[in-house]
Amino acid sequence: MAASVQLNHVTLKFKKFEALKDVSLTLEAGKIHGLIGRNGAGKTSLLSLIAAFREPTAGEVFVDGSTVFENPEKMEQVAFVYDKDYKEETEKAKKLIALASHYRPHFDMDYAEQLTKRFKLPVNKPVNKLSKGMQSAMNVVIGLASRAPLTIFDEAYLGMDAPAREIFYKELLNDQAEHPRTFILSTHLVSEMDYLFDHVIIIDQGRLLLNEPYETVSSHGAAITGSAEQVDAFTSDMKRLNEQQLGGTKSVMVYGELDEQQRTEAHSRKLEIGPVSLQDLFIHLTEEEVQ
Ligand SMILES: Nc1ncnc2c1ncn2[C@@H]1O[C@H](COP(=O)(O)OP(=O)(O)OP(=O)(O)O)[C@@H](O)[C@H]1O
Repeated sequence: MAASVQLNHVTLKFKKFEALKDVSLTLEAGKIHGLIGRNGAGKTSLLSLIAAFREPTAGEVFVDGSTVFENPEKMEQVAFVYDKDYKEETEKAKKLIALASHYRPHFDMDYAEQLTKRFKLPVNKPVNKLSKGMQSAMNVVIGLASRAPLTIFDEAYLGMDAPAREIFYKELLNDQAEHPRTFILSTHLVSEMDYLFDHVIIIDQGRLLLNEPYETVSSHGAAITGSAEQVDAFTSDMKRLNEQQLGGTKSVMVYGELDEQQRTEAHSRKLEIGPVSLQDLFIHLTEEEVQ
């Protein structure tokens, strides 16, 4: 079971400050959406509206066509995993996982147990005595095992080491293949997580900047690789996003789509054309103008 999401002209204000500005967006059911944006861009604000933790100041948020805010039936279809403060939480991890299962109609306890083993989660320890990465792993266990039609992970990896994050990503993909649902993953680990995304959403200063399938993101630019001299000559008039050089070989990321003529020229210069990385594109699209 997977849920669609629709936002119509959504604005969120904190007093006079507009954290989200007229955001309209549709998320297709059954896809993994990557949500990226600079610090303070409005990612958590957006996710808290979709998860019905807040009400928009203006506009509407629908999950599978119904308003989520103060709609308990819809809310149990949405799992929102975020960086919770567990300082006061003296219950054992096992207890918290069991509690979550009561509120989640699709919760799979066998799967939760498998996951706790995969993460080597000490389930008999009080949650406030778990390390930060362990607390995050527990949140991920609850989020994945809930099998909620809409599952939101807001920087769920905080504190998790690289092997634990790898388990998280693999489990997410495996479980998505067997039990498709709609995921939203907000992250700052763009280059580490981009392979998970079917769809990419970039927000910047409360506004929607990009919203498209992952495959088309790469068409916004190109990676040009070849001899340093040829690469420099070919890209001299282009908007360069990033460059790397190893010996005489250079790779430059450029912004903008290459036309047929440019492709022919690249070929004659013996240059390879590859896709631009989401990370480079993101940095370019959200960089501030130098005054
Ligand atoms: N409760 C609040 N009261 C006032 N301002 C808030 C509140 N929550 C968020 N904001 C402001 O809204 C803006 C967006 O914050 P938000 O937490 O959504 O950003 P984010 O993209 O999740 O950032 P980060 O990547 O740093 O976690 C920020 O300027 C933040 O200071």
